[in-house]
Parts: sequence; structure tokens; C-alpha cells
Amino acid sequence: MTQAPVNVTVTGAAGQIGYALLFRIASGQLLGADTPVKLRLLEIPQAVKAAEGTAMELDDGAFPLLAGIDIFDDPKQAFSGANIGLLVGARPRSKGMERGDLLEANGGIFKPQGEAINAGAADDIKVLVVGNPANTNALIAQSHAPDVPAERFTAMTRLDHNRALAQLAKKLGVAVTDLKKVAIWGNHSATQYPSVQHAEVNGKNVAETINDEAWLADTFIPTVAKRGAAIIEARGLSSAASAASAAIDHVYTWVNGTPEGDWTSAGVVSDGSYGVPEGLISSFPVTAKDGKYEIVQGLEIDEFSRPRIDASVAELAEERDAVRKLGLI
Ligand SMILES: NC(=O)c1ccc[n+]([C@@H]2O[C@H](COP(=O)([O-])OP(=O)(O)OC[C@H]3O[C@@H](n4cnc5c(N)ncnc54)[C@H](O)[C@@H]3O)[C@@H](O)[C@H]2O)c1
Ligand SMILES: O=C(O)C[C@H](O)C(=O)O
Repeated sequence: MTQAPVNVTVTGAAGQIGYALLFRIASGQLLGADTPVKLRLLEIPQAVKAAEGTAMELDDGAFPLLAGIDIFDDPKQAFSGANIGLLVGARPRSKGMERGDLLEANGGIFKPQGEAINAGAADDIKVLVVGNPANTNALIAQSHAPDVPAERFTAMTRLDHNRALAQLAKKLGVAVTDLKKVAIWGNHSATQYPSVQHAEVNGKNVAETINDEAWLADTFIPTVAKRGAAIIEARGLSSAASAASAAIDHVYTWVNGTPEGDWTSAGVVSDGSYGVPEGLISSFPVTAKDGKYEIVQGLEIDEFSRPRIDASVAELAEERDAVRKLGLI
């Protein structure tokens, strides 16, 4: 160990993503093999006992980098001193629940968590919201943390990015590492736009190499955009290990940077780039350097891409308007 432990707060710690995520954090995959971590787990009171069970298993892993585990049911305590916040716990949609009800229920979670981050997190706090609807939950939390730079709040679309890489690698018969500059635009929802407009396979344009616009429009895009629903249909539960893996990737890249000549995708606060209204937390192609995600600038957006980006961004604006109406932002 070469440095002081980093405090990582994980909400929804007793849930299925939490179970897949915590062991990878403890093993050093979130921040690197030289960085010890202290876990601060947040759960609702009814699930604290289950979180304690997971903590017992973490102890039993004898992870050299795991410097401590604390469990809370109070966001103020859980986020006190947090350097990284992984906001996984959210209210799932239940039978008969309308979209507005879901947004309101999640507002009740992400507003106090944003306030707690504002009140007590470390100055270098980085937040990743995984719990759905991730972009709008991130917006709610961010809007209640006025003292934290807005760009420290991000929403997860790395799972969508990874799904896009996997589908393209299969189609092209290449390794995922042969692909560069794939991008997810917009919302982490079925309206998202997984784009290959600028993507390269071993230095060649992906769309030209595939040479099949119908496959891109009618198979690739819906497969990626609806993959979450397909996993729920197949497993009877939403994606967990792949979501945890993507959360690890998102934070690792944020801290350690993107490779030269490539980018990744993340939901970040819009600065107005590409016609995305300023302040919305939308997915963009992003690079990471010196601990900051930045939107890739200056890309030409073609006629195929423009309406698809706009449609997903319009959905984000609707969600923002709905939570504004509910007084949540
Ligand atoms: N962004 C993505 O790519 C992505 C991918 C997969 C799943 N998700 C979302 O992640 C979320 C978690 O998924 P899961 O499968 O782990 O769900 P889960 O139901 O197994 O676990 C959620 C946990 O959150 C806890 N929780 C609820 N309210 C809380 C609060 N106020 N504070 C702390 N904990 C709270 C619950 O007690 C539960 O243990 C869901 O919203 C899911 O839709 C997002
Ligand atoms: O939980 C869901 O609704 C699906 C999840 O966001 C996913 O993309 O797998």
C-alpha cells in the first residue's frame, strides 16, 4: 500500500449490483492495485442486516486493499468524507406505477443524498449514479449539491457503451480492443443513440466496413438500446454483474484516463455542446484526463445521427421538466 485509503460510499449495498460490485472494489479494480479503500455502505433500515451479511463476506475475502467497512442507514453519515459515491440504490418501478410516481419516489432518495454529499463529502468527491432513471436521478442529486462542482455528478451509460462494443466485435469478428470511438448519446433508456458514426475498427471506419446501414439501424441500435429489457426478460432480474463491471470501468477511467486516440461514453452535465441543453445530464462521447471527464468537441453530426440524438435528448428534457414540476430540482 502506498497511500491513504480512499473512502468509497456505495448505496443500495445489499442489492444485486451491490453484491457484484463490492468485491471488485475491495480487490482493487475500482481505483487500482496500489490504492486501499474504505467502504461506506448505505442501505434502507430493512436491508441493513443483509448489508451486514455482505460485509461479513467481504471480511472473509481477506482483501489486502480493504481498509475498513462501515454500514449506515443515514445518507449524511454514509457520505461523510466520501471521495467516491456510487449511487446504486433506487426505487424500482412496481406494478401500476406511472413514470411520474417513479420520478417522485426516486426524488425522495436522490434529493437527500445530494444534500448529504453537499454537506459532508470530501472536496474531491466524484459521483456516479447507476440507479434508474440514472440521468435524471443524477440531475436531482446534483441540483441539491450547489457547493460541489456540477461536473462531479455523472450517470452511467458505460454499460450501454460496453454492450455496443460487444455487438460490433461479434458482427465484425474482431476483439473489443480493436474498436475505438463508439459513442452513446442521450438517455440511459430505450431512446439512447448508440453511434458508430466516428467509430473505427483497426483504424478503418466501422460503418463503411460493415457496409450495411439496415443492420446498423434495425439490429445494432435496438439491440443495444433494449438490452436492459432483454436481460430482464431472460434472467427475470435486471443486469447486475455487467452493470457492476461498467461502474468499475466508469470510475477507473475517470481516475486513470482514456487511452490516446480513443474515448468512452458517460452521462455528464451538458455545456450546451451538440445542441444538448445546458445542465441536462446526457450521455456524450467523453475523454478523461487528470481526473476529469470532458465532452469530445467538434464532431460533425450526420443526418442519420441528428434526429436520433435529438429524440433521446428530448426525453431527458421531459424528465427534467417533470421533476421540476414535482419540485425535485
Ligand atoms: N445505469 C445502468 O446501466 C443500470 C444497469 C442496471 C441496473 N440499473 C439500476 O440500478 C439500480 C439497482 O439495481 P439492483 O439490481 O442492484 O437493484 P436491487 O433491487 O437488487 O437493489 C437495490 C438496493 O437499493 C436499496 N435502496 C433502496 N432505496 C435506498 C436508499 N434510499 N438508500 C440506500 N439504499 C437504497 C434497496 O434496499 C436494495 O437493496 C436499479 O435502479 C436498476 O434499474 C442501472
Ligand atoms: O434496470 C433496468 O431497467 C435495466 C438496466 O438499466 C439495464 O440497462 O440493464
